Amino acid sequence: MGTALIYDEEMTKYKLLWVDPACKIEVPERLTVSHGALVRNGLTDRCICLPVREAVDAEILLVHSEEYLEAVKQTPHMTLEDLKEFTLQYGDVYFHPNIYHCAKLAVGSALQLVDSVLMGKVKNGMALVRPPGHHSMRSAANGFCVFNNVAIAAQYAKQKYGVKRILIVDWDIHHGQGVQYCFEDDPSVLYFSWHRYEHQKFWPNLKDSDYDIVGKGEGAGFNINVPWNKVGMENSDYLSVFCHLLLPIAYEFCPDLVLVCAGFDSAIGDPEGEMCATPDIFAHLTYLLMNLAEGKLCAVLEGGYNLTSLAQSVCQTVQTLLGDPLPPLTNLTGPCRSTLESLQCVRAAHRQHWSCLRHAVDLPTFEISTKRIKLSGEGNKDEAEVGEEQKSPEEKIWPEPPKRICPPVCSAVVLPDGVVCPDACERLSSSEDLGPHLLTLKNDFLKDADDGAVTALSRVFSLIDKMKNNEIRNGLALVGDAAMTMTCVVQYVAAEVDSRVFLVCVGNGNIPSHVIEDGKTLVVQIKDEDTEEQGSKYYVPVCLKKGCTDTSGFAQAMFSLLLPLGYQYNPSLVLLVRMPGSGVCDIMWQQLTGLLQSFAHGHTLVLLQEDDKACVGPTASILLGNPAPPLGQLPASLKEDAEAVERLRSRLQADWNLLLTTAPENG
Ligand SMILES: COCC(O)(O)CCCCCNCCCN
Ligand SMILES: [Zn+2]
Repeated sequence: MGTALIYDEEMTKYKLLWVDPACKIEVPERLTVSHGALVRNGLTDRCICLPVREAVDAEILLVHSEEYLEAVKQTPHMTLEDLKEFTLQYGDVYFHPNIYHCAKLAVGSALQLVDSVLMGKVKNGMALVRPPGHHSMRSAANGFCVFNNVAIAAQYAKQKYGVKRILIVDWDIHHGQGVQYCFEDDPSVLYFSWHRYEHQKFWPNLKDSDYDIVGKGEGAGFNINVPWNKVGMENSDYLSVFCHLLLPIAYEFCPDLVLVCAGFDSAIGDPEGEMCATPDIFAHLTYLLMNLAEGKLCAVLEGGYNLTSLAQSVCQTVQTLLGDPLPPLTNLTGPCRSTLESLQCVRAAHRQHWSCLRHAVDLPTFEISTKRIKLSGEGNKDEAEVGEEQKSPEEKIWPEPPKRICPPVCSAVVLPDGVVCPDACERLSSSEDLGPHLLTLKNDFLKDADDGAVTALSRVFSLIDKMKNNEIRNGLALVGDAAMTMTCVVQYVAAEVDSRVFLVCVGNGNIPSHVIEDGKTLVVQIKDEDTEEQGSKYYVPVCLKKGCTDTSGFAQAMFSLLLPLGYQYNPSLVLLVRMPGSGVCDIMWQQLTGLLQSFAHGHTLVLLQEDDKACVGPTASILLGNPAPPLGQLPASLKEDAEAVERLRSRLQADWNLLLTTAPENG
């Protein structure tokens, strides 16, 4: 199934007709440059372009009042003076004779998108619309918005398709108060928004936007506000919030549909946001949400006023929806103090509502005050380092996001004879001769191994070579001895100059110490045997009481440990090993396989033990880009497991500060 793109140039045919400094940034060019960039990058040709339609009254009335709709209906016939007069009753918004028509098209676009996804015609999609929507309220236009496109889409999905749970992620830099008010007492819609706040000094200056506004009545816990109290936030800050707050709660909520208020004024260069996150961050934010709701994701454009970063961010988002490999995020320096304060406050405010946060006692950080950790933007983000003048948003420069090339082959497999090759996978033939390196390895590691094992290993090595040359994206091997193969692979890759292997080992089994010492391999092992070893900076043993069968404990380790570590380590290869008898359930295994493709351009090598051959199909499905099935609503993890993960996090965060969730005491 493909990716839908919904756009019509009719929505460019309204603009500000008088002088209003607050509204002059909302221009038709926002749509034309976004769509133009998609065309130029060949992305529109790869999408399924769906026609727009006008929303009908009944759809608009899902969120708005009749009197408001009637009032807006009068605007096409108004004179310029009447339009100005009409506009005065609302805040930071303007009207135009054609804006009512465009507002109906914007809502209709969002509904077209929801229809095509929920009817299974496409797997996901994006609607490029204006006017945007997330500020408009039941009876008021606000913040360039006339009708609340995404809020109407959510009500529409519930009413027409009986969708039970909807997650709305609002990564626009402004708080979508219109969405919050619409669903604040509705537990079937989880609304997440981060937004520039600066302790209520930033527009729309609402107390309702702060972290302690969590929803009302039945809806308590289903509204998450993350205030940015400083400008200049970077990729690390955004990823920290996803890993330590949004993803754990989103997986616990287990939505049937994900809607994104995709505003790109949270990107670098934007005059409204004044943040420093680069456009490629949206490739990752999109991807991290695509493993929810079996990939049913509808992104609807909100804000974004720097035409360069807006166009780049839109392309990054659509490319990920299309399934292209993700660009590695470099130099993640960890969250700043202000982010940690906000994160700590939001987690505390939601602890009583979400079991994933219950035991996450943000341990006192005295353990790490001994070792000074450089918090990027220590103090506050907008205090320039001595001598470094602050560039205004427009003058900001950033690198063009790297090209994201799809290798000719997506998934290659090495399987013993007699094991069927999954559809769409490419089987590696045994034409590979024994390379010179193998002969030495044969002596070192495989002296007593049979020829079958040596041949299998030679093919596994050629999988690695092909990934290195970007001939294939990922690989899977079913081998006689997963642990031994793992050791040989680490050894083989370590010979490369700038290689970094992220080894994720699921299940018990001994990791040879030489694998861990050189820093060229970061090992995370999730297991049940408590071998009491402390681990080290590059070896993270996660011991779960019930082992890998405990989905909640496993999920918590995935988000609060694996993801942050993987991002900060930025590996060149991900090696995922399923040890025999791990007990991990297939869906959790598939979710893990999916999430790990966030790293290393998706170059993941999966090793399975021969008697796990039933996992070949489910694993290959994920490697081929299919979404993992949902885990179901997650119960609380065992208290002692949650605390074990917290202790690990707390011990490791001095070395890996993407693991931080609290602001250290003034050390
Ligand atoms: C859903 O619309 C997208 C949006 O959130 O970006 C709208 C922002 C309105 C910002 C209003 N204040 C502008 C002050 C000018 N310096
Ligand atoms: Zn915005």
